[in-house]
Amino acid sequence: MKNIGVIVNTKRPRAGNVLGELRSLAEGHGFKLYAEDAGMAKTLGAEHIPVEDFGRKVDMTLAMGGDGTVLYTARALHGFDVPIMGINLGSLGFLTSVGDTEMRQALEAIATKNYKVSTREVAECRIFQNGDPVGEERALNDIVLGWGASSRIVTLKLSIDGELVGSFMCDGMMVSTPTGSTGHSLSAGGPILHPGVGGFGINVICPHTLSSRPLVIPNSSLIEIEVANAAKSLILSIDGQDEYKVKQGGRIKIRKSPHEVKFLQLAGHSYFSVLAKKLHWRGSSL
Ligand SMILES: NC(=O)c1ccc[n+]([C@@H]2O[C@H](COP(=O)([O-])OP(=O)(O)OC[C@H]3O[C@@H](n4cnc5c(N)ncnc54)[C@H](O)[C@@H]3O)[C@@H](O)[C@H]2O)c1
Ligand SMILES: Nc1ncnc2c1ncn2[C@@H]1O[C@H](COP(=O)(O)OP(=O)(O)OP(=O)(O)O)[C@@H](O)[C@H]1O
Repeated sequence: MKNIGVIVNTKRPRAGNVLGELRSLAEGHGFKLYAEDAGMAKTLGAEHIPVEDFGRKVDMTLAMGGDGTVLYTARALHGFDVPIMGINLGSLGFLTSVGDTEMRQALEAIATKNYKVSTREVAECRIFQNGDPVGEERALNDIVLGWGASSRIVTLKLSIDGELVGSFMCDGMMVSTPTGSTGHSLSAGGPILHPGVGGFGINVICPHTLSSRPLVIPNSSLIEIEVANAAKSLILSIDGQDEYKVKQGGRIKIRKSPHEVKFLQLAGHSYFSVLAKKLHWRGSSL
């Protein structure tokens, strides 16, 4: 891998500290850097190209920021087979592969091809209002339908592969990929899905019933959520990156995308140790 794209969240205070190091390490390894931001390109001695051209020019991309930056990068590279290595300049950085103090190891791993590849499923989502298509999106983490302008309860109908599974009076519903299972879904009481699992998690947000539990369904499923009754517009959020307003009569169809996202990780990377370290997952204390 010789051509490396760089996407940096420049709002992160630690960004300035690592760019000089990245430039000299890249020069040392003979890597050519590409950046979407003109100022960043100058600082890095990189070629400035629009992010839409990354797919054709780069072999991989460094996403430098937090989880939001990894999600932004995956979105920008959608459809291209360009692996991502996340470098954590954020606070949690669950989806990042290395810390900012491990830049040297990261570039060394790329130069010697001594890394792990973790392939992540992506969900694709089509949005309809009164039968008309209004948008098409892809999510690495999750598709969340909820919130809106008031606290009024809504009724959502969930169908899987054409079968009505349930009608829920609730605040909303979310569908997460295995990658997204440690994001919003976790906060809503959903299960943790290992990234190697092929499936979707479905959580109803605040269902008004004692009997609703999170579901895990196969990745071959077609999921449909219909806004059957709502006195307000709901917000549909895709990975926290994009939003749509969905009113009564709106319908969301979700299935697995044919495209995947590949994360490059250092050889010693362990999903379970990240879970323990960053989300404090643990066994008994005794
Ligand atoms: N209540 C919640 O837990 C909540 C609320 C909003 C968004 N989110 C998550 O954040 C993502 C991005 O949305 P945003 O830009 O509005 O918020 P954000 O980027 O500020 O993220 C919110 C928090 O979730 C963490 N996070 C994101 N994806 C994760 C993942 N796959 N595993 C573990 N932690 C993860 C981030 O590091 C951050 O601490 C969403 O896709 C959603 O999964 C969570
Ligand atoms: N290079 C970029 N260009 C444009 N927007 C970006 C870029 N990087 C990140 N963003 C936006 O900024 C938001 C915040 O991203 P960031 O990764 O810094 O923090 P975060 O999601 O709070 O993660 P963490 O909790 O891990 O620190 C993202 O959701 C994304 O929309």
